Amino acid sequence: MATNCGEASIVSVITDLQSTLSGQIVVEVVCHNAGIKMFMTIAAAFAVSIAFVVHYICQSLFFSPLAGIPGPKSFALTKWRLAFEDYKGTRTRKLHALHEQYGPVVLNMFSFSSVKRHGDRKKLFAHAYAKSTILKGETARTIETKARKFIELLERERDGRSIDIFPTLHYVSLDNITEFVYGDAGKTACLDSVEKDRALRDIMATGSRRFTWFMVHHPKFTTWLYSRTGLMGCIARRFYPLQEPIPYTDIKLHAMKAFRTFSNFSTEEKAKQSSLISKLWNHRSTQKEGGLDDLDIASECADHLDGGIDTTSDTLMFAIWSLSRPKHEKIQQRLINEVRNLSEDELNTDGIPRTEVASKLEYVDAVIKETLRLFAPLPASQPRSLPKDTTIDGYPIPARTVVSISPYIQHRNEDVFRDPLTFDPGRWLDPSQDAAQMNKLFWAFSSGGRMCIGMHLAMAQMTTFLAALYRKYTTEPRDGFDIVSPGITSRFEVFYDESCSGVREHQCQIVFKPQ
Ligand code: HEM
Repeated sequence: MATNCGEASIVSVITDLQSTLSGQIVVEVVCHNAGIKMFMTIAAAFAVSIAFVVHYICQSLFFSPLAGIPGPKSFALTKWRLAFEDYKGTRTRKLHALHEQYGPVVLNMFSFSSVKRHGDRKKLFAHAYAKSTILKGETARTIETKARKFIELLERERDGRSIDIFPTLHYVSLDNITEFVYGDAGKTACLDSVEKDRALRDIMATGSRRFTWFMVHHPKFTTWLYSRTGLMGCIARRFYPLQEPIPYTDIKLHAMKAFRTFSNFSTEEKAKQSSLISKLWNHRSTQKEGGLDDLDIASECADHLDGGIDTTSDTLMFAIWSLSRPKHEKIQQRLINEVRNLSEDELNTDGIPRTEVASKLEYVDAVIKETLRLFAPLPASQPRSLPKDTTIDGYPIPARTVVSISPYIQHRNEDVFRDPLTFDPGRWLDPSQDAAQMNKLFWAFSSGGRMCIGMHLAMAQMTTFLAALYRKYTTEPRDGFDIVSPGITSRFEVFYDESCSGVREHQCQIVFKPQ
């Protein structure tokens, strides 16, 4: 957690104080008359309730250790105020507005439980995700192959000259990540038009936002509702916040199947694999004391599969869409100039820029960074807490308080990012701008112990992909997609370019013209 955030960082302090009445009120009334007795009982109960409410309000607003942190009183009083923003899908934008009004540290009342991963576990696969491993090894070849296959798919499946890049970029990320995580045991072939692998029915569904809200704010009730069977199940189904298709069901099934396939491989077959699952298999409890059991391995792999699908494909979609807009023609041209300048020996035998080379392309890197700044695929609050008391921007924060930082808000800080709503990759290369401060606020991959482990893999995929694509094509938006923004779902919210007149969730039609 960033405990000493400095003046530029923007932190929402989120707490779930349980106010309790410390005193005990004893009401002793002697009544001869039953009516008076009843009246006195009600009056006493009323007085206790009022005392409780007054105590709660005073505790929250004046005596809580967090009472000095600025923010609207309604947000400090109850977690349901922020939950209401979640319900409307406006949480991040509301927090952004509050930070603009109240400054870099703002108080909310809310409790968010998050999965705690152990540093030791992360070390087990740190080598597989290291930049040097990814840029030089087999993973780089896989990434280049997928870029080539996307170009082949474009030639094959374009309707006229355009294609919806929302699903097709998901094919790229799915094929890349399944091969990385499962190798032969579970690699998909969406780019080869294998329909059964195009498990997107559940990714395309947009109904998950309401379900996520219920799972976060009413976890016990939601779990109870979904566990009903028989007649109760039929009745409960009417109240489910999520109707079919349930997002990511197909992906989870794929993960289970791939795990089973791998575990049934012979020892020789397993030894031939270089996928993530094969690396984790070496840490199995049967081989090492205190090692991983099957469930650990299966769920770890499924998590990495999940982490590597929407993130890279959504970022690539916003990058291509931004580059395609007529007002960004010069930006696209500058990128094309850079990638067309590559020499023959910087390409692989298929004519695709080698991953190691693409990762060093300055402007391609700046385009991706700028896309991640404005359209981070995980833009909302990312929660953190510390076991001991700390201080953030001068405000004392008690141990175990949940604080959160949101890339969406960090990345729109106009003190650091000049003209923050403008898509301007050049800012990252402009010596007149404060690169150190911009990098400090850049939080698309988060930071610290819970930072994205797939960052180098994602960057390698995205740089190679854009370099390969813009060596062959120019792009422009189709069907009004210049003024209508594509939208993505992240937790409770839809994210898009707010300067556009509308949004089409999970859709982005782009025209590809051969150069
Ligand atoms: C543009 C691409 C990506 C972005 C912007 C991104 C962003 C993030 C962020 C912000 C987190 C931290 C979440 C938190 O703090 O709670 C995270 C965690 C994680 N990401 Fe990524 N990610 C990307 C691609 C990938 C890829 C390709 C993988 C492949 C496996 C991946 C795997 C993970 C995993 C396993 C974690 C959990 C790490 C931990 O808990 O220690 N990500 N990612």
